[in-house]
Amino acid sequence: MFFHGTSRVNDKGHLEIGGVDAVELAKEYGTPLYIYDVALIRQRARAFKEAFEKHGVKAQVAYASKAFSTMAMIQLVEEEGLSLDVVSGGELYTALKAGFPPARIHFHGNNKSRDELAMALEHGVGCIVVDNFYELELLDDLSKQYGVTTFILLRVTPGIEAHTHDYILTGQEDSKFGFDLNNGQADEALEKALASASLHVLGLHCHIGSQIFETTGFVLAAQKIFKKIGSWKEKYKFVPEVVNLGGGFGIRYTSEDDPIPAAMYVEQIIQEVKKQVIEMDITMPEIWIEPGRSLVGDAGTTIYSIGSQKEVPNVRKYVAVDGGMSDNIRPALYEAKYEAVLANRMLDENEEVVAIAGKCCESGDMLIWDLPLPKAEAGDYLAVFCTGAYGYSMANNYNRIPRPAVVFVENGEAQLVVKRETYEDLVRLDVPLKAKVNK
Ligand SMILES: Cc1ncc(COP(=O)(O)O)c(C=O)c1O
Ligand SMILES: N[C@@H](CCCC[NH3+])C(=O)O
Repeated sequence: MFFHGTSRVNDKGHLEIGGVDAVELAKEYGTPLYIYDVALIRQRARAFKEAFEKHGVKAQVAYASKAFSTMAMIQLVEEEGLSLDVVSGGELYTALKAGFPPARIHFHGNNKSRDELAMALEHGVGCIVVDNFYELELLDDLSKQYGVTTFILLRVTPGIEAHTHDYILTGQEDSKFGFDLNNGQADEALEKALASASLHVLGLHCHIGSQIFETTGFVLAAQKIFKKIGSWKEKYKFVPEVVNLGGGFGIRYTSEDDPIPAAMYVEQIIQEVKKQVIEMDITMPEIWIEPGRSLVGDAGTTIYSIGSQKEVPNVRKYVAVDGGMSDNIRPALYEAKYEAVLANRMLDENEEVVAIAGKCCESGDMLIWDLPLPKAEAGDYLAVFCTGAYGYSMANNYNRIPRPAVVFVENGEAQLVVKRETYEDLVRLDVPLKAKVNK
């Protein structure tokens, strides 16, 4: 077991995060409860920014808000001076509501609607990452209608197979995202975009996947993109001002994971880009990246209350918690692995290996299959580490389970940043049948 960020064991033998007793938080706000270590988010953000500054490279680090989008998080991103990647009208709305400067927002997505694009143009979103020909035409049309010049990146798929789960791969040719870099699509997209008086092509974007532990994929992607840029210099007299190499930097969910520090990813990317820039004899573009998971993943911890237990003799013991796939769908979706502890009995010795079950009506609703734990009792608190990315953001109301609250902790203080959903919230949008008229 290892601790992330400011997490530690306090005098009471409880888990403490950000100087606040996690057990006290669970009592005050109820469970399940997501707790975010704000100091760790700041540290992760600064590590990326400082890595670029160290190399004197102009860069933008955009937080991929799909990992965890709430107004408080967006405000924190603004405080840390990052840019923001949004992928839907809803994420854009959240960012605008939080007062994030539109000029530092990058708008992604493989099927943005006309309304979503119009919303972006109306609010002066800084950059639209164009994914496909349909969107290119739509955006050209809308930009004319609004009488604006829209700054765009073209998203390309470089044909890279990153080593990660199949469902979170995105850079391979057979993908729903982006213009294929190798079969002429990207060239055609650039030609069309350059021909538009309303679009200004800043450059290219690619994102090869998520939870990646090596730098090879990023280096290969940079090589492929710059080769293409080299050919475009001659063919279209086009040199990009920006190259965005996406996100996907892996984090440590369990002791078996061995991620690379942010600085090392950045260093390898910069080294390759500098090499390519010399080879292609072009000016150095701005380098943009858009990490999500690596900024918030290990800063999040979920606290659950333990309830029922079931022994299957000679097989395993199931220990059930008051959440599950409704607040963390990743184990069910990707067979994702997590580590956990009893937050209220951190000093007790582990005595058995148990399986942590969720409370949803699905056999697949298992959070952890083999977890060493002290003998747990109903009312104990289980803390699952590293749930900060794609936990709350993929939470759902399956079985009509209300979504948990979210608390930020820093320097001994806690702040509720998302309230727990209530049963009333669950039926708020329901429209009951009209009363039957007696015949
Ligand atoms: C286009 C794009 N950018 C950034 C990200 C963020 O990825 P991660 O959270 O793995 O850093 C994603 C998600 O995989 C993405 O699809
Ligand atoms: N949601 C995924 C990653 C996909 C990110 C979006 N491209 C996860 O939990 O790992």
